Amino acid sequence: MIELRGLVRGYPGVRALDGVDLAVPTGRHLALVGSSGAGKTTLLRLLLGLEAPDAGTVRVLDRPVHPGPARSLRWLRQAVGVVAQDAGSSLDPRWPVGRSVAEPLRLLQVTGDHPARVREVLAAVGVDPDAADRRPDAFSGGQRQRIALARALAHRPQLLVADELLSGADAVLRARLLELLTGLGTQLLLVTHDLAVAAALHGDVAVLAHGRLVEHGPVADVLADPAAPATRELLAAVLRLPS
Ligand SMILES: Nc1ncnc2c1ncn2[C@@H]1O[C@H](COP(=O)(O)OP(=O)(O)OP(=O)(O)O)[C@@H](O)[C@H]1O
Repeated sequence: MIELRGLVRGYPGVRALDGVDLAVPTGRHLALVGSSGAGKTTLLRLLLGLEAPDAGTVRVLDRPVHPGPARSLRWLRQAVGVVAQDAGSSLDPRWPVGRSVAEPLRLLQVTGDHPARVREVLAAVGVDPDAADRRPDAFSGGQRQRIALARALAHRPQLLVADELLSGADAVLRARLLELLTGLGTQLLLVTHDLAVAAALHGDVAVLAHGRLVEHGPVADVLADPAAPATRELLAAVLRLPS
């Protein structure tokens, strides 16, 4: 599904990514974990063709990804749904939420009954479809997150990429969202600093530290026997938290 080779991306004074190789097979969930500043969001930006690497290559579904005009990346937008960091506030406050959820269908020129699909996908994420004509401020923060999730899923992407979707949620909401996400039948790539989220995905985990991939493998194996100091630190952070 995804193949990253030798990815390097620097900003003034920092190497956000420092030679990352990562292959993600089709159908296998991936949690991309690392502490703040490890390079997770930078990796997503390269993966989505929002920025070019200084060196290395990005391939998705066996096609090279290069930043470019929207038209040249339409295939990638079709394949990958994205929930950005701080998803709830990314909804246009002036628009009824149903219009926001329908927007990717319009932009990607998806055929079919858009209003029906909006209702269907809102219901799938646990939001009342009859509320589609309300604006975002009529919803709670958790509901807005779900609406942003519905927007990312509306066009039925093969892969859903979400950056810290669960980090603002309390434990109960996080558990519900995780159940929802894993029940979608869509491959997931979740960025998180929480190894407990990674464990709940039952897929692979990739650990970034200082722009390098320091660990990658099935989450059960990594948690049972973490090799990298960065993984052990993240694991200790989970264990310190009250359950
Ligand atoms: N546009 C930018 N300009 C300058 N520096 C940047 C830029 N984007 C990221 N960086 C730097 O690159 C490094 C990696 O940042 P990145 O946002 O990828 O980390 P992250 O793992 O997603 O962190 P967080 O969990 O805090 O979101 C950090 O040192 C950050 O300050």
